[in-house]
Amino acid sequence: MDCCDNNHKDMKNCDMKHDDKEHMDHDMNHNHMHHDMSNMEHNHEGHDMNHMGHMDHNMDMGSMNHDHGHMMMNHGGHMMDMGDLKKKFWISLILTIPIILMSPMMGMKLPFQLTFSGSDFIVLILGSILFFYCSTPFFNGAKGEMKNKKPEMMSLITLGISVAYIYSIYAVIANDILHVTPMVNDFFWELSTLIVIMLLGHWIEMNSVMNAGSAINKLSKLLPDNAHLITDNETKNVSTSELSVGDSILIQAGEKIPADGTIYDGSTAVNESLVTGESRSVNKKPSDKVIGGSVNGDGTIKVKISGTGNSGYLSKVMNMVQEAQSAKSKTENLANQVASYLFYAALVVAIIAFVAWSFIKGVSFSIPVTVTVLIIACPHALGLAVPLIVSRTTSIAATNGLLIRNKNSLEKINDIKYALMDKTGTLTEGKFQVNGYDRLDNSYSKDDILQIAASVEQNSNHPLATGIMETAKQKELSLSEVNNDNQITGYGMRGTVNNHEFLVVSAAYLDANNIDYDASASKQYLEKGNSLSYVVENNNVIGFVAEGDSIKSGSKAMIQYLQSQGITPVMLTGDNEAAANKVASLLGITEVKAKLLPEDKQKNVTNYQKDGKVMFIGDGINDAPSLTQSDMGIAIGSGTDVAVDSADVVLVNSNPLDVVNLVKLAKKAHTKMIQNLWWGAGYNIVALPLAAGILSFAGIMLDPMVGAIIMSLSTVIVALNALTLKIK
Ligand SMILES: Nc1ncnc2c1ncn2[C@@H]1O[C@H](COP(=O)(O)OP(=O)(O)OP(=O)(O)O)[C@@H](O)[C@H]1O
Ligand SMILES: [Cu+]
Ligand SMILES: [Mg+2]
Repeated sequence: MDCCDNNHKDMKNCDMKHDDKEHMDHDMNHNHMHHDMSNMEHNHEGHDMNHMGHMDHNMDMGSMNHDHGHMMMNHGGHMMDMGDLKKKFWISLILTIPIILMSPMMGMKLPFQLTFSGSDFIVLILGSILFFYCSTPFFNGAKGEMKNKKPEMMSLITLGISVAYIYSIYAVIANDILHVTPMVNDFFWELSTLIVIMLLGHWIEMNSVMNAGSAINKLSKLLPDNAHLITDNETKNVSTSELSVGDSILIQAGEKIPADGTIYDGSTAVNESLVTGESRSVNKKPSDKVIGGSVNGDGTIKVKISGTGNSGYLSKVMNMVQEAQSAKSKTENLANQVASYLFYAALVVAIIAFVAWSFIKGVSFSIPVTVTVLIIACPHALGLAVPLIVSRTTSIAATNGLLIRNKNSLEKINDIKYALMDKTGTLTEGKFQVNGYDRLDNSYSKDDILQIAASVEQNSNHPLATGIMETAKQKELSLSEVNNDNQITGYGMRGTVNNHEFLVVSAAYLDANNIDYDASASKQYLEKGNSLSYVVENNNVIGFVAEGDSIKSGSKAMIQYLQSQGITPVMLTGDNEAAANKVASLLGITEVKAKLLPEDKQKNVTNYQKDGKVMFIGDGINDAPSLTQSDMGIAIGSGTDVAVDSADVVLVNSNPLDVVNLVKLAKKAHTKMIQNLWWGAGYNIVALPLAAGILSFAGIMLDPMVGAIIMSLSTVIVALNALTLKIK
């Protein structure tokens, strides 16, 4: 034995003194030791990946409560306590040191040996504490897997370390009780280092998963702790959680806004960048909405609360992100499918390797190989490949005002061929100015026409209506009372004013109802791209109002970007051709369909879908059918009412460049998903055979140390790849 105590390069000289059998054993040991080391490490990672794999099933950010100082992570159907992991890691690390010093079979030469009589028993005791106490996270994980009838990494690792432990017990009995010669190797050295590395890797990986989804957690910290509640005539300091809908609060300059609401006194500029990603500060005046979590500028305002706690914008966004993350996308299901097969593949390869190597080189060689195979076939990288990307994508998107409700739609991004889009409020500001109006019937004055139109439209929130009412106010025309007014979808508004029923409708309506009219007076406005509304009284057109909208600054860039990505933009609008063509020519859109009713738009979506996948961009109100019909429905400028359930993605801000950000993010996420799937699956395709000793003829047995480190890398790379996903 002493010759083998010299540094291991003397190992080869051992055979002079020992018979071949012995030598064989030593060699075995040597290899086995290295081998095992890697197994140890493989195990480690494998575990984490599995847990992660599991976690993507149940990984909801919400379940990570921070009670008594450490993170609870829900995975594999049972709560994994991060604090417990940390504790067990340190304990196993401390216990491993004496094992390394005392264990008679070392992979590497240590400066001195502490083997003395009985040291084996101390190693046995320490090893048993490591096995029975420190490895409980893995046993629980395996239990969870068995309960879900989905044996995965935890089961493999539990199997692996149990085999190593039981064999080590046998070794101690054989060596120290039965005194068989030659010595049988125990695996306490490998077992303990393996457990230490697995606990550490587990801890690292769970952290990286948390970081991947942590962007969304930042939102929950945006609300201030307290607010100034206004009661009858004094304001008192209360905690934000005491606020309820309907309360009035005072917000001083520079303070964080504690809840969603509407300003009823004062005006200011608000910075909403942390909440919706809107980088410019937004001017707010009475009747404008403010969002909880945004930062008030230099004005003092009084706000009537419309949403707090769970009804506020921030919590709606967080719930939406959680739903999006927990839903299974088909790529995720595919990855999980392959991951579950990996368990059986590893088992089969392990059995084959065990049997084969037992014949070729004896059990003390085949055991380590078997343990290595069991550990290295880690589906974790695969199980994590997609969920991490998804959780990262949805959470950074949400903090930039892109609310991804249905992530499946994002996965189609590379197949989108057409971008069908609404005009008003999407490509144009949706803020109309009246550029002209006149009567067509001499029994009315010019201002009568404006006054009647404004009275009919006073309850409509259509941008055209708002434009008319604003001008009427500027002209100080008082509005008459209107009753049984209602929207004629896609055409205009109807209402009764002074016992006369009036319509304010588009030319499309007049054509559809064979109402003829003199278009000469309004032609000049039509040519300039104005939207024309005609005022009609019992089928007689008595006047018109011409309104112009302005194109959004980001529209042109969006159109150019889409075209650069091979996506054809198509404008669908209910407005007249002239207005539509004017905007289209300014933006470089070649395909335009005008005078459409909402159902006509939906028919267009269906038509284009025959030719390729269709993205639809519109306001979430009257474009709902088209948003639902399209392959990727994007609601733009929805503000805080994010519950646009007809859309796959809700853009809170009304900035067309957010569409560009969304497409870029979707493409990047898709690329990273593919990369991660290769890191996960590709890794196993190489690692499994290598661990089984396929290249042993070339002298390449997967050195356990190296193997374990690669295993860690494969997992960490998948996690880092997700973490480096950026929105800009
Ligand atoms: N309240 C209203 N007052 C006046 N005209 C209206 C009103 N509502 C609709 N219209 C007329 O009907 C047309 C279609 O209305 P709507 O905005 O619903 O369609 P759209 O497809 O969303 O149009 P856009 O592409 O401009 O958004 C408008 O262009 C306008 O001429
Ligand atoms: Cu794994
Ligand atoms: Mg519209």
